Amino acid sequence: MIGIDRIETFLVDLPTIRPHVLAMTTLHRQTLCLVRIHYADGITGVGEATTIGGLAYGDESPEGVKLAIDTYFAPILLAVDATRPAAAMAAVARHVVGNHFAKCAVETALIDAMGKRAGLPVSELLGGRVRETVPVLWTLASGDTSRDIAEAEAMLAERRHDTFKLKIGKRALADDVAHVAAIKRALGDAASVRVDVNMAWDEPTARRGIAMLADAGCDLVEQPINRHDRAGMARLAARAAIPIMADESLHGPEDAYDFAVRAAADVFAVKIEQSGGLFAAKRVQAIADAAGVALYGGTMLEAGVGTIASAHVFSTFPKLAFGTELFGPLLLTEEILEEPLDYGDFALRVPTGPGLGIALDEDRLAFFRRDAASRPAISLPSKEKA
Ligand SMILES: O=C(O)C[C@H]1C=CC(=O)O1
Ligand SMILES: [Mn+2]
Repeated sequence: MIGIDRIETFLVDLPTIRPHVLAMTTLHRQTLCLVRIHYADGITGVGEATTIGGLAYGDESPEGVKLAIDTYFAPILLAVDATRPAAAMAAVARHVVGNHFAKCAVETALIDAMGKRAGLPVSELLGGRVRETVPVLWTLASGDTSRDIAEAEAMLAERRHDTFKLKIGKRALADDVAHVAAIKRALGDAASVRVDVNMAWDEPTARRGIAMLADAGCDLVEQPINRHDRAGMARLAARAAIPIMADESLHGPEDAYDFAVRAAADVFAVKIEQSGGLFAAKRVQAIADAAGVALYGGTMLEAGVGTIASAHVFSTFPKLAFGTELFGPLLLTEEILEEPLDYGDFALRVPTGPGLGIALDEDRLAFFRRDAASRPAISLPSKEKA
């Protein structure tokens, strides 16, 4: 058995290229909790847990993930055969009830290490990829209609994105619908326009809003109402002329099963962190496929590590009707990978190297980690993006 020498967790704060306005919070930066598992054979696996707006979006924060891993996960992992991700995560699950984001970060690191040791990409350890790239949309969330249109036109011209998700729910319904309609009118058939309400509406508002959005040419409505209101989601999905997607409601296979039984969504946003890991995300996919629910690859706006772990998972989905939103690294001013992820032609390429197929930029991490004792004297140039 190859033992673990050391488990390292640290927080990294990275600015966003512009404010990212969601119904529940406005992001100006992202905080990642990175996990590195250093094995005795010299192999290191890496994983990421990133949340949106600290605790504004879900039940875990990056600081909480770090504490959970340092205090509770690490002693368990040090006592098991951590070259076997499924067995190691089963041991963790016996002692840790929830903490899906922390579990995802740790499982990612275990599988990355396994892939590096076996010489296989993570996608192959999950059964094998069915595509080399995954489609990637962009979220227009500057809070300003004309700025959003200019942003979308630039993305289309660059052939970076041709599908746009608009964050709504903060303003009055009529204003939100006018915003969506103006963007759809400006972009026309060249682009698919969708919305994410992030739970901001009650059911009557959602009923009216979805009908108005369908008339405005919107293709999909994501999580219109509270994540706990499954009966409401089922009623909305039954009436809507356009597909309804569940996001915040889905915290793993059990939720996916219940949603499928209730016909409470037409589409599932699969997120590796919310699901509780890469294998849990695969189980959500299997339930969706069996139930005839369409799939979409979601993000918690992770940086390069979590984004590429998600891409490996989504590359194994035989059906991915609504593409993905794996644009997280493009929303950040700073790159933390030695080689940036390969975006182009409206898609993200899934690496072919062992494990996740990425390498961290140590200088940049040393600079941006929250606990850096003294930051390097040189100021690193910011990468220009978007
Ligand atoms: O989907 C969410 O709710 C969260 C996130 C994903 C993309 C984005 O812009 O925000
Ligand atoms: Mn969402």
